[in-house]
Amino acid sequence: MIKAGIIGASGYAGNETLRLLLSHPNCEVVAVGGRSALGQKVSDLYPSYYEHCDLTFVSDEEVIEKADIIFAGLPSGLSEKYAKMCDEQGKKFVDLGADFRLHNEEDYKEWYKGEYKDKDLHQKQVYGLPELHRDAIKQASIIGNPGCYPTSVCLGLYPLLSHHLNASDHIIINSASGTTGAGKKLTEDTHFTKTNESFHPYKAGNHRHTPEIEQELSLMADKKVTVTFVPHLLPVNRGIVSTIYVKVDKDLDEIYKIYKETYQNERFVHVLPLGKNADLKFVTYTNDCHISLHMDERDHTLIIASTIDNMIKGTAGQAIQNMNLMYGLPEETGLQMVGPSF
Ligand SMILES: NC(=O)C1=CN([C@@H]2O[C@H](COP(=O)(O)OP(=O)(O)OC[C@H]3O[C@@H](n4cnc5c(N)ncnc54)[C@H](OP(=O)(O)O)[C@@H]3O)[C@@H](O)[C@H]2O)C=CC1
Ligand SMILES: CC(=O)N[C@@H](CCC(=O)OP(=O)(O)O)C(=O)O
Repeated sequence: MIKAGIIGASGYAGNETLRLLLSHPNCEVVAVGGRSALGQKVSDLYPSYYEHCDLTFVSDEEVIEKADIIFAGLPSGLSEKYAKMCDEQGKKFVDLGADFRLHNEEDYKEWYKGEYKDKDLHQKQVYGLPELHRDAIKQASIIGNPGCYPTSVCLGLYPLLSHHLNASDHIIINSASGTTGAGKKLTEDTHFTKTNESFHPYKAGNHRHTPEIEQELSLMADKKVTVTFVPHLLPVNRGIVSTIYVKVDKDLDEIYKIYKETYQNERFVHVLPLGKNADLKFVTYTNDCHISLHMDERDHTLIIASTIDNMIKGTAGQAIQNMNLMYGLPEETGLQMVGPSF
């Protein structure tokens, strides 16, 4: 049995990791931390755990002491010290936040206003998108679990860019996320009356996921790729749809074939038949990514729709997929959920 611990389990991302791990056949959650909930039972904070889990929130240090692998669901800028403690004690660390995602510290400084205090530690980080970096993840001790928007965008573009089928190196992306993406704290934007029956862009052109998306797209294309990235807040609890627009020279049928071939052995990425639309409803509560492809024939613009559950493939499920790889387990262990049918 893998002994897992979760720091930040009083928050959405950490807690979703706990919820999923309770059904994992090869893993036991031995300790959870949560700043504002110390001493409380998990079921006191979240009633869904009554008679399922009787863990009590303990200190972050105790979580690390008890576990072999530690997931951290903390705001950006807080994870480095925990990763260092884990590294010193020979434990594995999966950061659900953004502190180990960017390979270029200058990007981190610019977009997160922080710095990499321990540069050697960051040499060990691996970007935890299994479909792109599976072999490196298997060997890793520190994982930067990808952001939710970048997961949907990178999976949507990987077959195209890795086969150099894009006719332009600048790509336009509209994404929309459910409100759990903003975490559990109440903000004016996520207040029910403000969000409900509304839909609007935010941080248009300056969202902090921009450098992460450009890092990964440039790696897969093997040249610099830039994006115009516009996130939107969608009045649903969970789910992301990214709609991506790229100029191409090839026909839709040819591109579709390459997408199907690229993902034929992937358990979680599903390229829908041509004519279907990716719809977030059918990936909610799953680790799946659905991709649909469309073409504006008039100017050869390929339109890619890529949808995931931000809390699962966009966070907790992907983190568990990474854990499975790190421990040599079948990648889908504990993650074989099927989405709703209504
Ligand atoms: N929500 C999502 O869909 C996704 C989230 N993520 C990332 O996961 C991380 C957590 O996000 P999310 O769960 O949504 O956020 P939440 O606000 O829901 O949870 C944040 C957690 O961090 C704890 N925390 C906050 N500040 C501190 C502090 N100064 N010291 C110690 N603990 C602290 C909170 O404890 P308490 O509440 O008890 O004070 C809580 O457990 C972030 O980095 C986020 O970007 C990544 C992908 C998707
Ligand atoms: C709807 C919403 O607010 N979404 C969040 C997604 C951030 C997130 O979870 O990303 P990190 O893991 O990189 O912090 C946002 O736009 O900031």
